This record gives sequence, structure tokens and C-alpha cells, in this order.
Amino acid sequence: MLPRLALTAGEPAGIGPELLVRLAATPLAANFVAIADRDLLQRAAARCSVKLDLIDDDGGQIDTRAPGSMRVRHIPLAVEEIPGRPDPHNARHVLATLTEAAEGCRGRRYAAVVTAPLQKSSINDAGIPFSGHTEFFAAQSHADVVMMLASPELRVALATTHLPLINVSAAITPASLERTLRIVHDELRAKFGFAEPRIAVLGLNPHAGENGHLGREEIDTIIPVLEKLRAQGMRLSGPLPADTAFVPAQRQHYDAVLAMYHDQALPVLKSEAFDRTVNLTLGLPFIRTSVDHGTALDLAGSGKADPSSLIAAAHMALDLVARRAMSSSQGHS
Ligand SMILES: NC(=O)C1=CN([C@@H]2O[C@H](COP(=O)(O)OP(=O)(O)OC[C@H]3O[C@@H](n4cnc5c(N)ncnc54)[C@H](O)[C@@H]3O)[C@@H](O)[C@H]2O)C=CC1
Ligand SMILES: NCC(=O)COP(=O)(O)O
Repeated sequence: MLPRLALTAGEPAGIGPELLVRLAATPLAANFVAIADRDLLQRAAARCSVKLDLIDDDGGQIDTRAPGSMRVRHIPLAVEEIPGRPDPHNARHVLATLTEAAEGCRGRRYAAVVTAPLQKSSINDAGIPFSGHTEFFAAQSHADVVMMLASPELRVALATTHLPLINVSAAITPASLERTLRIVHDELRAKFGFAEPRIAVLGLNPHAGENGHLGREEIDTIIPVLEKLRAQGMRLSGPLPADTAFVPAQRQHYDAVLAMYHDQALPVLKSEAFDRTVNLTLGLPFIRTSVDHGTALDLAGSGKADPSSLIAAAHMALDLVARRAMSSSQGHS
């Protein structure tokens, strides 16, 4: 039977609905279940000139899927979308799709969820505190999580996610850093198959603090945590200066990088592999992958958005589902 992959369309006025339609058009061996408004998907298909065969989801299993066909679990929009112009009236619709996906994954109705991008500001404009899928799924699952972006060549995890820069230093505590490193370490083993993962940890300050002359977070927080975890057997390097940590000579020494904040490392990935990078959430009780880009409101409705990152996210979700099945058949948790 094909794995049932939940797909959320994200912001209705963004490129997400078009990307789902493009994904459905591929021959990928998965039972795609879009959690979205069915008319929204049909309008997106028309804008892309793609023929979409939408079938109401009955929760059943299938063993083949024709390219262009997709199941749908209909969750109605509050107002019809205008491409490029997010409407906060649809914020609760967007959150309802995420809730259904998370509950369905926890209840094993879906093998994994793949999310298309949403417009965080539109949800905030509806008066709802929200900073991202990562934090939303973590709160719903009562889980400690870590955001990771992965291309075929580079994996980057983040010690902090969607935080104003002014709050970053205070958010990196010995306890939070240790928790993050343990999740990254365990998930590199479980999800990527590294028996003894090598993790490079970046400093927070220029030159990793220059021995305390350019900031003390390395000396006061990062180094003590690294020493503690190294003594327990983890293979950790750093704190490394972020500006040179990604040069080719350094990369051969690690399997993943832990960056201290969002924009410290994501520009590296996005500039070299925008179409091949996948965002995944480590630490959740279910598999969640996503695109590496946003809602691209400038392209919405044009049919020109590149679906490569969403297709890569679906491939990664399927690989992780297969790895999980193999691991549980061997008796691992
Ligand atoms: N997973 C998610 O839900 C994410 C959501 N966002 C949200 O997206 C919104 C817009 O973010 P921006 O910073 O403007 O980034 P963006 O990624 O939406 O756009 C940046 C540039 O990349 C282009 N681009 C993005 N995706 C593309 C694709 N698939 N094909 C071709 N070109 C593409 C856009 O046209 C634009 O020129 C924000 O609200 C942000 O929070 C951003 C990243 C991830
Ligand atoms: N830059 C990554 C990003 O903003 C995605 O966040 P999330 O919605 O996956 O938490």
C-alpha cells in the first residue's frame, strides 16, 4: 500500500496550492491527501493549466496512484483567495489544516505531513500569536523540537528559530543548548543513519567571540555545554566561527552544523541549493517535512513557482517513513 502523505496548502493566496497541484502531477509513489479547500486546489490547477483529479478522501488505502490524482480532505476557506493578497480571514482555516494534519499523523491516519508555506504575518494580523509550523506543531505535541534544513550536501540545525535578533542571546542557555544538541544527535542517528554523528557547533559572535574580546556567550554557555556532552561521548566540534565553518575544507569534518540563529546559516543553504533544500522538524512524534522557501506572493497565481523544494520534501518524507518502518520491524523504537 502507498504511504498516506498529508499535504497542507499553507497560505491560500501564496504559491502553496499551485505547488501541491504540481506535486500531484508527478509519478511519485505516494497516496497524497491534501488537507485543503477542494475548490482552491481546482482553481490553482486551472491557473497552472494542470488537469487535477481530486478524490474525496475516505481514509482508505490505495496501491497505485495515477499522476495528476490526489485525495482531498476538504476544509473550507473562509473567503475566496486573491493570489498575492493574503486575507487574515483565512488564518483559522490555515491553522485548522495544520491541526488536522498533526492529529492525523499522531493518530496514524497519515504516515507523515509535508507542508507548503504559510504567511506568518497574515495569521498574526488575525490577532493570533503564531511564529511558524515548527513552534505550532511543537506546542500541539508538547514536544521539544529543533528546526533543520537539509540539502543533499549540507544539514543545518538551529538553536533558535523565529526570534527577533535582540532576544537570541538570552534564549541560548546551557539547558536549551544541551536539549537541542541531544535532539540533533539522536535524530541524526534515527532519521539519517549516522551511528556516531559529528556535529559542528557555531559560535554566536564574530570569530566565535575572539577569546571573550568579542562577546562572552561562547565562554559562558557554549563551551561548557560542549565539554559536558563530549565527556558523554558526543562528537562535537566548535564553537566554530560561522564565517568559515561552511568552506569546503571544514565540511568534510561534520555531518551537520548547529547554528545559533536563523539567518546565521540559512543563507548558505538557500544560496547554494534553493531548489533542493528541505525543512524538517526534529523531535516531533511524527514526520514533518516542508519547503525551504516562503509564500512567494510575487509569483502566486502565475503558475511559475518552482515545485522542486516541495517535491524534495515529499521524497524526504517518504524516505523517513520507509526508514521508520524498517527500524520498527527490527524492534527499534
Ligand atoms: N515553511 C513556511 O511556511 C515558510 C514561510 N515563510 C513565509 O513566507 C512569507 C514570505 O517570505 P519571503 O521572505 O518573502 O520569502 P519567499 O521565499 O516567499 O520569497 C523570496 C524570493 O524567492 C522567490 N521564491 C520563493 N519560492 C519560490 C519558488 N518555489 N519558485 C520560484 N521562486 C521562489 C520569491 O518569488 C521571492 O523572489 C513570510 O510570511 C514568511 O514568514 C518563509 C519561509 C518558510
Ligand atoms: N525559514 C524557515 C521558516 O521560516 C519555516 O518555518 P516553519 O513554518 O517551518 O516553522
